[in-house]
Amino acid sequence: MEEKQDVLLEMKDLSISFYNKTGEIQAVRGISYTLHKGEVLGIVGESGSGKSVSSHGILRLTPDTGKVKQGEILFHGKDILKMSKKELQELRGNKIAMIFQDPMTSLDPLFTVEYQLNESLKKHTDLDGNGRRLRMIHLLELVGINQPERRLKQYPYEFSGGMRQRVMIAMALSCDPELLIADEPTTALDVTIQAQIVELLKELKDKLGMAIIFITHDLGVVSEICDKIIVMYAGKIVEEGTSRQIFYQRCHPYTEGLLASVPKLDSDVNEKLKPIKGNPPDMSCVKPGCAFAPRCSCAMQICVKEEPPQYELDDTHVVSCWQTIKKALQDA
Ligand SMILES: Nc1ncnc2c1ncn2[C@@H]1O[C@H](COP(=O)(O)OP(=O)(O)OP(=O)(O)O)[C@@H](O)[C@H]1O
Repeated sequence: MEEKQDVLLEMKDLSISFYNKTGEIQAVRGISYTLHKGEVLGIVGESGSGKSVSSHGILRLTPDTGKVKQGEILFHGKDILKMSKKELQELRGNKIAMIFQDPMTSLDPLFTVEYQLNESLKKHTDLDGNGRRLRMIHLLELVGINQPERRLKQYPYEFSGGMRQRVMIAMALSCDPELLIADEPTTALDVTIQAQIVELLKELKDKLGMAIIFITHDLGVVSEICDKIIVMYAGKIVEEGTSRQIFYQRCHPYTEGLLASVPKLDSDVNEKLKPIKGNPPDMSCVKPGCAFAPRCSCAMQICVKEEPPQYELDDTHVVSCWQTIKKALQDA
């Protein structure tokens, strides 16, 4: 049974749009999910599916051209979208931290790692100078950076891409967050380093017990670390399930397509990857029906006419696809 007190974050029917001269871009269209304490949630989908916009919404980082049209984002039951500036400040960096694809967007090239970590600790903790120094050393050790005392004196450019991402993670952990949002944290890195960063996040999750939202376009990357996975397409959740369900019992043709388009760890090097044919829809003129229908090899007449509902295959597995619903009803 799900304990209410174990729920950390609840996204309820969130919709976010952008507005420009030509009209409305419906980036996020009514998404809902629940994240429990210490849980790792993967959000996957092609570029433009709304992964970042929905997740940045958690920290109210929607750009000025965007607007939250509807929905709630409850953190410990309190709606982030209604929080005061002060409450929001307390939340950002103290309870929820975020890391990005390119660590240089968050690290200042002009200052040493020590300076930047120290500033972050001054802001988020009551530690004195000595306490902060010990904490900085501990944080670098925690993220697997050797010789932390020497490394603290260095500038970001003196670190490799993977090491910079580790520094970013250390910075994000400086305030002991309950939730870490990792937006494509491994995309800019080569495959071996990617695996090391995922492994590090997994270790940190086990050691520190924080929840993680891991955003990626690569389903292969999240297989190891996620408890559950949300697959997004055209601003909606098209399939949600445990990691096992998404990898071994996936139902949505889009999830199938995503998996076929990424290399698997155990696949033959000669095995051909199959990219999904066609392009994601233009979100400034959303058509009726299932947004994936024009690219779907299983599309039926109803798919282009009516939007499929969220169908619960079981407690943890939900899919939004007419073909799957038809099959499930036939099997019932
Ligand atoms: N500042 C913005 N102004 C206008 N449209 C935007 C803006 N930011 C995002 N969008 C649009 O919102 C939609 C969702 O974008 P989002 O960045 O969330 O996708 P994503 O799945 O995270 O893709 P990526 O992996 O490329 O970041 C896209 O259609 C995108 O063009």
